[in-house]
This record gives sequence, C-alpha cells and structure tokens, in this order.
Amino acid sequence: MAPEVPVDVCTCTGKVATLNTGYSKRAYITFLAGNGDYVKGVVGLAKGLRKVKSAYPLVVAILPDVPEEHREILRSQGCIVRQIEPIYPPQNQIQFAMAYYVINYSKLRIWNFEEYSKMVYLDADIQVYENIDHLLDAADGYFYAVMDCFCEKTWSHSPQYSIGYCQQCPKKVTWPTEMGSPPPLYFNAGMFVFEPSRLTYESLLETLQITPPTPFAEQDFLNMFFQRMYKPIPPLYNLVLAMLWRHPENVELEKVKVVHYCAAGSKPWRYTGKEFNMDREDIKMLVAKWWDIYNDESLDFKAEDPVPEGETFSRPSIMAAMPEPAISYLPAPSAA
Ligand SMILES: O=c1ccn([C@@H]2O[C@H](COP(=O)(O)OP(=O)(O)O)[C@@H](O)[C@H]2O)c(=O)[nH]1
Ligand SMILES: OC[C@H]1O[C@H](O[C@@H]2[C@@H](O)[C@H](O)[C@@H](O)[C@H](O)[C@@H]2O)[C@H](O)[C@@H](O)[C@H]1O
Ligand SMILES: [Mn+2]
Repeated sequence: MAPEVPVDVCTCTGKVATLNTGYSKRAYITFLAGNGDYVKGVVGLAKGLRKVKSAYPLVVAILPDVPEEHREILRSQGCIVRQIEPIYPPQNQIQFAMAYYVINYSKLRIWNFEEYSKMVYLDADIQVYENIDHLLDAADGYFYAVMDCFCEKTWSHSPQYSIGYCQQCPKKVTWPTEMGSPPPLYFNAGMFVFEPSRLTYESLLETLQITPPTPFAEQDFLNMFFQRMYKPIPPLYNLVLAMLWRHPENVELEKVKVVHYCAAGSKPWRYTGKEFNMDREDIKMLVAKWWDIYNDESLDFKAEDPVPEGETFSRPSIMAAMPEPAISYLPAPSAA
C-alpha cells in the first residue's frame, strides 16, 4: 500500500467545504514557453477546467517567445494571458535530466502574482478530470503537492535509483544507514498549491542565484526551498503516469482526479504509442480521454461564459450549501 502520508494532510471527508468567507482572489495557473505544441496542452487544460465547472480562471504565464497567434488562441479560450520574463539558473555545467528543463526555472515568476491570494499551479501536460477547487480552501502556510517516484531512468543520476529506493515504497528497499538519513519527502513540481508572495518571490530568486543547479532543475530547487512547508497530498491529485507501472498498488485509477502526462511519449498531442509502456491499455485510455476534451467544441469558451476578470470571490453561501468533498486539514504548527 501507499506509504503513510502524514495525517495532517488532505483527507477528503465528504463534509461540506468550509470555504474562505473573506475576499480572496484565486486562480489556476500554468506556464507556457516557446512556439511549439505545448499550447495544445494549455487549451486542453482550459477546456478540462471548464468541463469540471471550476469556479476559478486559468492564468497562463507565458515567456516572450510565445507567438501572438498562440496568445490569441488562449484568450479565445477564456485564459488570462500574462507575460513573464525568463529566469535562468546561475552559470553551470549541469546535465539536466532533459535539456529543455532549463526554461522551467521561469516558473518561479508565478510567486510574483501577488494579486492572487492562493493558486494551483498545473503543468500544461496535465488534465483535470474532476473538480479540485476545494484544494484552494486548504490551510495557508503550506506547500501542497504530490510525492514523486524515483524509479524511472530519468532518476539514474540519483543515489535513490542506484540502490532501488523509492519513497513510494520505503519498506521495499530500506535506506542504508551508512548513507545517512533517507532523503526528505520529494514532490513532483507539475502540480502544487501555493500562496503568491513578493517576499517569497524575492527569497526564491536570491536563493536561486547561490544554489548550484541539479538534474531536475526548478523541481529540485523548489523541493529544497519548501522542504519545511511541504505537505504531501494523495496521488489522485497528480497521477505521474509512471506510477501505473512502478507502483500500481498506490494507484486507484477510477479515483484519480488529475493526470500528469509526463512519462516519455505520453504527451497526448505528440502520442505515437511507440515509446516504452505507451501501448498499455490504461495509457491509451487516458490519452483518448485527453483528446475527447480537446476536441469537444461544446467546451470552447463562449461569449456568454463568465468573463474571467482574473479575480474570483469565494462564494461561502452558494458553495457551502453544496455537499462536496472537503479538505480537512488538522491544525499543525505554523509554517516555517
Ligand atoms: O517547450 C516547452 C516545454 C515545457 N513547457 C512548460 O513547462 C512545463 C514542464 O515541462 P514538462 O511538462 O514537459 O516536464 P515533465 O513534467 O514532462 O517533466 C510544461 O508542462 C509546460 O507548462 C512549455 O511551455 N514549453
Ligand atoms: O523541470 C523538471 C521537471 O520535473 C518534473 O518532471 C519529471 C519528474 O516527475 C520525474 O520524476 C519523472 O521521472 C520525469 O518523467 C518527469 O519529467 C515535473 O513534472 C516538471 O514539471 C518539471 O518540474
Ligand atoms: Mn509536466
């Protein structure tokens, strides 16, 4: 079974959501770079959030190299398009797990979106299949994300991989005492719940300048930076596809709310089925599910749709009456 996730984290109890009763601007946010095909991922995400009737807009933080044509497509899908400047790590000789990961440091700009009190970041290769708005009601002061898996070849640089240790099954290969204490819980940075803050933003950028880059680029950096605030949430909020073949005992596919198409060859808009494990029936089903939403014209943004002014007030009266899975976070010590 899945490793024990600390009790003071997300447990959907089915109670009515205890919503934020004050003014709060909340939104989903994703990141888009380049003039390539990831724009399809953002369109799919925008339509997926509409399909699950999310109450919050989708902000797209774009690098300057995103062409006007793509920006227009995103605006026509009701996205709030905001240009950010790139962020590069300090000069280095590092071999990133994927060469293009160097652009992912630009994700750090999202902490500067201070007009929002709370946001859910989602990679553009993610799709939301069930409403997860309740994550934005999570207690402040924590960084919520799903634990990653160390078993794919992309981790071959790491000591975990070399001894076959994975946090998803910590009892299978125990961490040898001669290697010191086991690594702290490590999250996948394709999805997380965070609070934009100028102070945090400036600290992130200052710390980045004195932190040697590592193979998983900004994901490693964010794990180091938020180590003391990190609160794991269940894999159903970010199914890293490799979990299907690496830790099937930790996955209940029918309960998964968010799918992360990060395994090699799994990006739906590039899918050929030829890469390792891409001919699995569950992968084929999930890719088809993504395309069903992408191709569904009834999910396109329409003039009569509520215009996402970029700000959404929580609706304590209306929403509180609707029984929906709530997050009940046990009180915990204040964040670092
Ligand atoms: O050419 C690119 C590569 C990446 N991204 C953005 O950076 C995120 C992280 O990259 P990716 O999802 O490919 O990494 P993975 O999760 O597969 O490791 C993507 O989801 C996109 O939001 C992008 O916009 N254009
Ligand atoms: O720049 C580093 C990236 O690292 C992460 O992806 C990885 C990670 O999940 C590994 O564990 C998998 O093995 C690998 O396939 C996958 O690409 C994030 O999804 C992405 O948003 C981004 O932060
Ligand atoms: Mn991704």
